[in-house]
Amino acid sequence: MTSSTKPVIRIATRESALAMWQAYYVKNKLELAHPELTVVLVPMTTKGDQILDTPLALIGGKALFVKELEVAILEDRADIAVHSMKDVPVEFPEGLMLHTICEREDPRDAFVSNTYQDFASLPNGAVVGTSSLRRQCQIKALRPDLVIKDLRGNVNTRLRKLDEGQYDAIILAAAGLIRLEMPERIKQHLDTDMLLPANGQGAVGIECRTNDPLIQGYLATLEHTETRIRVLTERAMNRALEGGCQVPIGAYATVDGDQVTLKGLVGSLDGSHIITDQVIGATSQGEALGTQLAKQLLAQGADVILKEVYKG
Ligand SMILES: NCc1[nH]cc(CCC(=O)O)c1CC(=O)O
Repeated sequence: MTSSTKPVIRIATRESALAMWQAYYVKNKLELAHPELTVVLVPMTTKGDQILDTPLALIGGKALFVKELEVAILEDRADIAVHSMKDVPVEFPEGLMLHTICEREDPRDAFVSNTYQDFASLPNGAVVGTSSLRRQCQIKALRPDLVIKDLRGNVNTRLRKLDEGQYDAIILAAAGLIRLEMPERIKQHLDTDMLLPANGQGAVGIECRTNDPLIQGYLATLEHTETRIRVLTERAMNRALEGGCQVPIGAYATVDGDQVTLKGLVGSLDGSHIITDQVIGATSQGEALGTQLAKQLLAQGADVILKEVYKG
């Protein structure tokens, strides 16, 4: 927060269309709730945006998309950062915290193709684009005949690569396509029981300085309690699995009254071994449930699968 007469909040954001959309979403909500506020965007390019030709797992993973934003906040060039919760690492640097979790958009994955109406119509040997190990292992388990081909870049880049004919279909988060006003690109929403989403998928989170009560007071209006319970429950499972950057792990929680149901999945990259399980408990115990489900998955062989993945 700068010391002018009119309070200003600066949002550090990546320059991708989706990141900018999410930053504007937070700006608009803040300005609507607090008319005295001015909210400005501080766009920046991260390492993750620059290195597009190497699989994420080899260059340090998701942290590359948030580090520059965090440094900007710590150096007081910005006050908050808006993230896709899916991309937020489990640990935060000293002095920063995840303060706010906003209402979740559609958490499902989407089937996108210019040729095929749905996943089931894909012919033998069709080429499916994704760089997500989570999507890869589940697709291979459903259809071992399909060929998974790496697909990096932001949402628009991925769509362009599909349109150029490099893939028969690609899988993207529905939330990104909906936010970027391209819902018509979604040929089929993949049910969460068919393709378990990533922890936090579809939710936006806001990071700020730990010792910044003024900013935190403004942010409170964007908080969505049910989304927080769901996302923190999912993240607790990933944390307990030590699911670092790029992992074949799905985690998806739903809330019904004061009960939360968490489904978890760990799979080998070729889809030959998929371990799934679920836990149900009180919403007040979400993070403990996440830890418990991780233990159950590890006991059923997830430990062997993950060791293999990290080795490779
Ligand atoms: N990994 C990149 C990323 N981070 C967040 C989204 C989509 C929006 C969201 O999940 O909130 C995407 C694109 C995708 O997975 O298709």
